[in-house]
Amino acid sequence: MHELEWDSEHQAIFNWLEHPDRHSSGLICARAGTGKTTTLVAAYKQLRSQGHNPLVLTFSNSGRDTFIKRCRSHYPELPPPQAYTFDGYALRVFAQYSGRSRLRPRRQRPDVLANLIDLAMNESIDILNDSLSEDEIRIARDSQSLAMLHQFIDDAKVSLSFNTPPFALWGELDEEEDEYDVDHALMRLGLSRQRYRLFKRFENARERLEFLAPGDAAFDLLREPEIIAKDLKQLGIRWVLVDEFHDTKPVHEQILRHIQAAGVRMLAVGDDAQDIYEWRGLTTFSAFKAWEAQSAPFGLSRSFRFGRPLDQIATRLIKPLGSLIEVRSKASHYTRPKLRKVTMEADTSAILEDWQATGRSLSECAILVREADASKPIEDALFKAGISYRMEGSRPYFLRQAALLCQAISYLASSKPVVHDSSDVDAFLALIQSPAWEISEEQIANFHKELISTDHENKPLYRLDWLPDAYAILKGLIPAPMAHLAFVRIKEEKIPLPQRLEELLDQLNLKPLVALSAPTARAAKARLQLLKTLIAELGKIGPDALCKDWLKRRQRYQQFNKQRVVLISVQQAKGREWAHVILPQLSDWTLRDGADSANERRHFYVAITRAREYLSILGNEQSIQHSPWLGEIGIK
Ligand SMILES: Nc1ncnc2c1ncn2[C@@H]1O[C@H](COP(=O)(O)OP(=O)(O)OP(=O)(O)O)[C@@H](O)[C@H]1O
Repeated sequence: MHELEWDSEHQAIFNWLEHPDRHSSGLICARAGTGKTTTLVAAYKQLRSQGHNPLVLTFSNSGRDTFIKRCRSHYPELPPPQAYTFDGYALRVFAQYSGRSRLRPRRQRPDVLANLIDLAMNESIDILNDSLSEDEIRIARDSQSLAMLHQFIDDAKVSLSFNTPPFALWGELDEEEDEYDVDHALMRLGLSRQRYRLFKRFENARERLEFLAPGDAAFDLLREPEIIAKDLKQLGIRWVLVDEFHDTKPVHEQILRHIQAAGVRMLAVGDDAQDIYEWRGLTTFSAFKAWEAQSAPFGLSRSFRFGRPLDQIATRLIKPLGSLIEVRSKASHYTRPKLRKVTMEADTSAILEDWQATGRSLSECAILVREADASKPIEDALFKAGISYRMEGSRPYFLRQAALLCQAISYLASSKPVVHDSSDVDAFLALIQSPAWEISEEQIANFHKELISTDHENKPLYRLDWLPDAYAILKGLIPAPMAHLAFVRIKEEKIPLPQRLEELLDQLNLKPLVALSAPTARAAKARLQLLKTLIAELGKIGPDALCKDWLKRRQRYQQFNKQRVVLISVQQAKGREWAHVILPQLSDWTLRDGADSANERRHFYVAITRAREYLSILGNEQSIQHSPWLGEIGIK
């Protein structure tokens, strides 16, 4: 671990911690790599030496882990910090004071949230009714309409996401360009344009509200604010340190207000250009704005992570967001981004081989993808080139839900279930969650218990011997006509396998299962696309060959190898850094001005600022042409 340098900006923060003025909170708003987390860790050390026991709150699990790791590496002598995500903190408080220690499943929303969502729906109904002409039928404001609306949103979300590939991005529908496709899609759904707009409005309202309570625990804590004060008093907490402040949502902000009301001071760090959660509808909320007036302002102006010219490029990139703070780095440091024109955008093997040839380790490199569910082409290219990789923040594609469903279908279609490894258990459990079976939550939980137990270290133990019975039970659960369709049909040779599989997808209701488990509409679309690709692959090479191929991939993936390149989504890469960052698949980015361009700028800013020494961007002729920002910001 290198020596840390402190300058006058840091000193101002440390002085304030020692002699806080009238402000009960301090805010550090600074750009990527300027040492926000590192400074917060140093603040933790200082407060400990002043006899305090600060509470550390973050937005994500990876944020919390990074804080703890940095603390351990810079100040090994200190006891581990009490660091939690907001949800984790809420759970701890509940466990301590009301005996509740588990998150309620998201599907069972707390009453308050469900009421809020219905309230927003009702408001949307009013807006729609007001905009209708005299002769159009108005929607009633009753529970039946609400239930219908929820169903309508879910159906339309799935249907639009899957059936209309021309929609490049959910929520980024270019009505002018896609005129024909929109009409076609709407016709299929039986919707008028006005209803489509209504749908978008409802969808937005619902997503925004759901996002206010991303985990039910933090939301529930707001209903019992007195236990926050009780907890802080019991632990003797006088300071709270907040990392990733730009990700703070209204529900978290309210928790911080309660913490403040209990007489606790706060130091928060964040970068308002890294707020990449706009897609959840939170366009108007900025934690910085909410706290600016009452807090002592601090800044950190130089990036310790990267150097020229990446700092200037990053500044040009975020300038249109209206922020005045520039990205600057130390003059001695050099980080040059390189745009590589390739024919295969997903193939990173040549770059990685060059990197290894210079004697550097693969583990110093990261491949960043725009959406985790779009990683398959990159994984395929790495597998083909025999390069080891580690997917961080999610599973490799052949272990994700869509692949597990395909795997289960393959086994169901064969006369004898083939037991390979533990992924078969996951495949079975993924499939029984389809609404087609009508298996109750309790039955699913029982299957789960039957198939997976835990050892003394809480590690999962898979019962493979039970699996053939599990598939037999599943076959038994299928209503007779469906059994015929599903399993007789799949073996029926007259109809081509791809067509039989397509039908099976519908009969087993798998598209909604995949789409509705995704956290966002954009992720739903990527997941459905993955399912579609895998089903096409299954149709082409057949169940046996596919299962064998995936088994090989699983075995290779599980072989322990320290020298592995990291494959990670931009969201998961926040707060992290690597010597060499590779952004393949330029076509997955929408680097031009349009409906959602501010959000895309923020994502791209987060992605490029993860690099310490090298940044490589892979694009083909077409995607480079479609990305005018690259030239504008100076990436060549
Ligand atoms: N005071 C310092 N002296 C030397 N190196 C530092 C200092 N502060 C940070 N660094 C180094 O700079 C890099 C970035 O630091 P850090 O992750 O804390 O920045 P950040 O502002 O939190 O980044 P991000 O916005 O991307 O989360 C790390 O490698 C860290 O070790």
